[in-house]
Amino acid sequence: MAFELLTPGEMAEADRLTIAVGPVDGIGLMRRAGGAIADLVLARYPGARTVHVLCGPGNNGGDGYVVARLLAENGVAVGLFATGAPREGSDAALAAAECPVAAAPLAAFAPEAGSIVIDALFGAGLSKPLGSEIVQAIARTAAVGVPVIAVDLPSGVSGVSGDILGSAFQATLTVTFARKKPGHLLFPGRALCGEIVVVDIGITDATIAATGARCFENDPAWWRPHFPSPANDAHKYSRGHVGVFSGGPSATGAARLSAMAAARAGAGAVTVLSPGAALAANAAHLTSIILRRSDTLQDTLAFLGARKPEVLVYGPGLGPEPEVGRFALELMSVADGRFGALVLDADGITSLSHRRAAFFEARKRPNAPALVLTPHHGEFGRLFPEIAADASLSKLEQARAAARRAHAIVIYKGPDTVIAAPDGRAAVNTNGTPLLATAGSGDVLSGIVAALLAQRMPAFEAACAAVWMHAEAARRFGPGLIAEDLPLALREVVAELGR
Ligand SMILES: NC(=O)C1=CN([C@@H]2O[C@H](COP(=O)(O)OP(=O)(O)OC[C@H]3O[C@@H](n4cnc5c(N)ncnc54)[C@H](OP(=O)(O)O)[C@@H]3O)[C@@H](O)[C@H]2O)[C@@H](O)CC1
Ligand SMILES: Nc1ncnc2c1ncn2[C@@H]1O[C@H](COP(=O)(O)OP(=O)(O)O)[C@@H](O)[C@H]1O
Ligand SMILES: [K+]
Repeated sequence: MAFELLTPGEMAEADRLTIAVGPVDGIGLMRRAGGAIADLVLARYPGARTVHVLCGPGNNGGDGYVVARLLAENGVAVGLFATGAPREGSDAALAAAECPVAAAPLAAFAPEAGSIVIDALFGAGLSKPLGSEIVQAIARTAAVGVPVIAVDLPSGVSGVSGDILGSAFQATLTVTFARKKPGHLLFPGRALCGEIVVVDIGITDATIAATGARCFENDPAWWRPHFPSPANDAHKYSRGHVGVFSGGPSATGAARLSAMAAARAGAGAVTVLSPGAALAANAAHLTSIILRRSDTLQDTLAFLGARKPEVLVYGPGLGPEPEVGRFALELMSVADGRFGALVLDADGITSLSHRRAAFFEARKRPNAPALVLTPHHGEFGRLFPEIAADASLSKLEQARAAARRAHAIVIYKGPDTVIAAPDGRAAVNTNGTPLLATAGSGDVLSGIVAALLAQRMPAFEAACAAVWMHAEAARRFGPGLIAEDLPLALREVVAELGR
């Protein structure tokens, strides 16, 4: 599977293992990397008047010297600019020695219309904010607006977090090696990469596996084998039953969005658990969805005993009051096999921020239900303030830390939604669309997650699938999308996945 994301540390390990096994050595890998980039440049920019290659002091610069040599050998007019000579004895120094083009100082670099820029300043080794000489080179490039081809990463983008260290190139094309890195997929780095091409430089799948990488780009290819489809002898309850808690009379829509999404995502039965005061409002809008009164924990226990739902959704439209959090804790404490999993969303998360210690304690109990948390940025910060405040952690690492802390699957939502499991697995979603930035779309996501869990999809895979399906449905519906459209738009996506 080629969906692993390698941190720069894991990539360096893959590099080391590959060289240790042989036959290729460090300079051999560098020649392959530079060769792949030169081929792409020649194929994509056959009419480029001049190619300006900018080389840094490390191996990223080494790749640049290889590109410069190969382009010059192919008759391209190459201008080479370097921040300084590579370290003596390094692979980059070998590559520089093989390059027939003389390097000028970076200060002399002046991009011109019709040229293209190869950014080989920093890649995986970026360790501090860019200096002013490089910031100025980036500004000069942006001012002229020439295409930039980034080697491995646009210089200035952290491969670990996607953060910008001072400034960064806006690349047209980013060419990376073996696998993508988290910084290619996490914002703001993702927006600076342009098109991303991954080239094979001979690092094998077994070597990638040996690095222990546990992060993935979210893709149906690796969770589709777990995607549920109903057995021929299924009945509605065996397909999976989801219960969704509704808010009061003026806040019932969120639960219905979640419930409709659960039904469209394949739950055989969905029940909305409504306060008595909101029964009339819910009844006026529900047809195939079952409606049941639930004002107290006793009412809920009676429902659990009688109807044995697999999964409960708690949060959409409930309000942020502390008693909402108290009820969430009670639900977890009475679970004990009465239901399998809880999806905590929206106000279910916010309300628990008043009872964080009790919540984390409850999560340690052996009979606690499986839990999926679906916070957006604000909700994440309320439930996990220390993790959110730790600027040394990327969004990916924050989601993983939260998953470990809460013994839960965490879906940390946003343009680059991260899904993390307590065992360290994590995925970054890449089919998101700003069309999803519409009120109620998060409620729909909670229903999809619940439906897949209710159909016995393993929790991490279910969360990844739900996030992908949610975005895919939005893309297919297109502009004009409102949350009400999403459940029906799921139909086509479910049909294709279930085939
Ligand atoms: N792994 C593989 O399989 C393969 C890897 N390959 C290539 O190697 C690249 C990684 O190489 P790399 O480790 O040498 O790091 P790189 O990005 O060149 O930077 C390190 C140098 O920059 C310096 N430096 C850092 N930040 C700075 C700043 N802000 N301002 C100024 N200086 C700064 C840093 O200094 P230091 O932190 O040591 O003080 C060090 O001198 C990778 O991206 C890919 O292109 C390919 O050849 C194919 C095989
Ligand atoms: N710019 C964006 N690109 C991709 N996905 C987005 C973007 N903005 C929001 N989303 C997605 O839309 C959903 C919004 O959820 P949420 O903020 O909980 O909304 P609500 O509370 O209105 O239901 C999440 O799944 C989030 O990942
Ligand atoms: K670069």
